[in-house]
Parts: sequence; structure tokens; C-alpha cells
Amino acid sequence: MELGVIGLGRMGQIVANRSIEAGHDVVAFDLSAEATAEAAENGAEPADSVADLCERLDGGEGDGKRIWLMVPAGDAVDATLADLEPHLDAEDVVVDGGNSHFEASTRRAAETDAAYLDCGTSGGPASAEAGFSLMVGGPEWAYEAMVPVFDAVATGPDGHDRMGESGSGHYVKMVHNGVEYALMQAYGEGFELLADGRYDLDMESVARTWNNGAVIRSWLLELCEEAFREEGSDLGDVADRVAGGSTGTWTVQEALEQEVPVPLIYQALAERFDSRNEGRFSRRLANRLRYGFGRHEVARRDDD
Ligand SMILES: NC(=O)C1=CN([C@@H]2O[C@H](COP(=O)(O)OP(=O)(O)OC[C@H]3O[C@@H](n4cnc5c(N)ncnc54)[C@H](O)[C@@H]3O)[C@@H](O)[C@H]2O)C=CC1
Ligand SMILES: O=C(CO)[C@H](O)[C@H](O)COP(=O)(O)O
Repeated sequence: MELGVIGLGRMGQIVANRSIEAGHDVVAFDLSAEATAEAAENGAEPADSVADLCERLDGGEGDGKRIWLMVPAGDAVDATLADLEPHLDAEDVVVDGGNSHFEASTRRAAETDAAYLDCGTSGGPASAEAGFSLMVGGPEWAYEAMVPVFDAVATGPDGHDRMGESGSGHYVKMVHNGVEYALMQAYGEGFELLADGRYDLDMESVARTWNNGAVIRSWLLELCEEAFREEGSDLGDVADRVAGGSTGTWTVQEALEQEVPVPLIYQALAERFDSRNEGRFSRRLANRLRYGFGRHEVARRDDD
């Protein structure tokens, strides 16, 4: 199959490479000429604009164009679609493999002339060798048309499926990320207790032992083991600030709207936000209020 890949960063290069390795012909474009050149070195046909990419995709007889977007979620997706739109018609398929909000995906699906697949992609750059897990939403015929590429980009035929109508792929990926936050928080709390607790423990050894047969073994726990091996049992100079947060926020917003309790996911998100705050106002006020009602001593900033 001929596939256009737009957005050739950490994830898009993998989409292009795995497709090429499976025998597909890839035409590649990124705003960064270096990223496009990297894809070309790996066997893709470089394009110098979205219009050029569309011209190079002949689509075969009646097949239509097949295009995979792997640009940052948000404005970049809309900007790319605006450039694509004059070149798209009803037999074309556009896949958005990024972390777009599911409502943005349903809007885009309604606005474009092409069939639009929202594709939640899990595994990250670490899955370049093994392939991704792909959660796809959108028209069934378009999903079926893309199966040869999904087989290549995912771990294999079991690594992708159509979740349902438009939006459902990114909806499932959004919830996946909420679960990811909660799991990270649970492992973090367990290791924190072990690190601050009664025994002098080697965290890499704990993680390795858990990863071999324990109920709580997982890929995230393997990444914990790797982190302790590479950074040390006390995580060395790794800072206690955690970035990201948009997909977890969307999960919590949706849970509130659906009135589904997700206290663990919310707590993990709140901890992440808290990690970016030094000298939290609420804690300072609580400190001062204890003086107000109980004449308890107020700890001052330079007491530390
Ligand atoms: N990195 C990760 O672990 C994962 C990322 N994702 C999602 O995949 C998408 C891509 O992520 P990454 O590859 O990590 O980002 P990245 O920042 O490594 O790459 C994005 C690429 O898109 C290019 N780009 C931006 N705007 C463009 C435009 N208008 N036209 C053409 N190219 C454009 C940039 O030059 C860059 O090369 C995002 O939506 C991200 O949330 C999903 C799962 C995992
Ligand atoms: O989708 C992913 C993993 O599944 C991406 O790594 C995403 O960036 C993670 O979310 P956040 O940036 O909020 O930590």
C-alpha cells in the first residue's frame, strides 16, 4: 500500500519505518526538513509540503489516498487538515494517530470530505521494535482499508482493533492514559514507602523480583526497574516535578460529566499538578489557621 505520513517526530518515524519494513511505500513530510530527510534515509519518499505529498500519492486505481498524521495534538492537526482538505475526497482515508481529544476528532471527522479514523496509539518510542497498540474509531470500511498498515505499525493483528464509531478510538486512549496515571501513582507510592520505610532496600532488586511472577508485574514496573538501574536506588538527581497532564485532565473531566467516580485517576492527576507547586498556598494557610484556632506554633519559611 502507499501511505503518506505527516509528522515525523519520535512517533511518526516509527510509523514510517514499520510501514516500510512491512513492504509499504511511504511518502513522508514534516515541517522540519531534517525530520523529512531522516525518513528518506530510512526508505521513505520525501515530500516538501502537504500538497506535494498528496501529488506523490497516486492512490492506485480507485483506492484513494491513505494518510497518517502523527503531529502534536491540537492546532497542528487542524492546520495539517486545512492543508490537506483541497486534496481530499470521499475515497481517501486520514488517520490521526496522536493524542487528540475525542471531541476534536468527531468534529474533524464531520468536517472533512475523507473518511477520518481517530487512532489512539500506545507504547511510545520504546515500542519501535515491538510495535504499538492501536485503538481505532471511525468508519468500518476505512478501518478495513487500513488493516495492512495497522498490522505493520501495531504489534500485529492483535495489536489493533476498531473500537467503534468516530471518536471512540481517542476516547479509549484518553481513558488508557488515565489508567496510566493511576498505575504510575500506585507504583510511586509503593516505592516511596519502601524507600522511606524500615528496611534498607535495593529498589532495582525489588522491582526485578516483582517483575518475575508477582501479581503486580507489568511494563510500567519494568520501566521502574530500568529507572532504578539507570538512576540508582534513590533516583539520584531526578527532580520531583512531573510534566504532562492534558490527557489525565480530559479523563477526569469526562468522568465528572458521566458521573463515574474515578478517585484514583483524579488523585494521580492532582499529585502531578502538586509536583509543580512549591510552597503551596493551601498548606501555608493550613499552617497559619492552626495558630488561629489552637495557638499552635506557625512554622515560618526560614525555619527549614
Ligand atoms: N511520545 C509518546 O510517547 C507518544 C506520543 N503520542 C502522540 O503522538 C503525537 C506525536 O508525538 P511525538 O512524535 O512524540 O511528537 P514529536 O514532538 O516528537 O513530533 C512531532 C512532529 O510533528 C512535526 N509537526 C508539527 N506540526 C506539523 C505540521 N503542521 N505539519 C507537519 N509536521 C508537523 C514536528 O516537526 C515534529 O517532527 C502527539 O499527539 C502525541 O501526543 C501518542 C502516544 C505516545
Ligand atoms: O500517550 C502517551 C503515553 O501513553 C504519551 O506519552 C503522553 O504524552 C502521556 O501523557 P502525559 O504527557 O500527560 O504524561
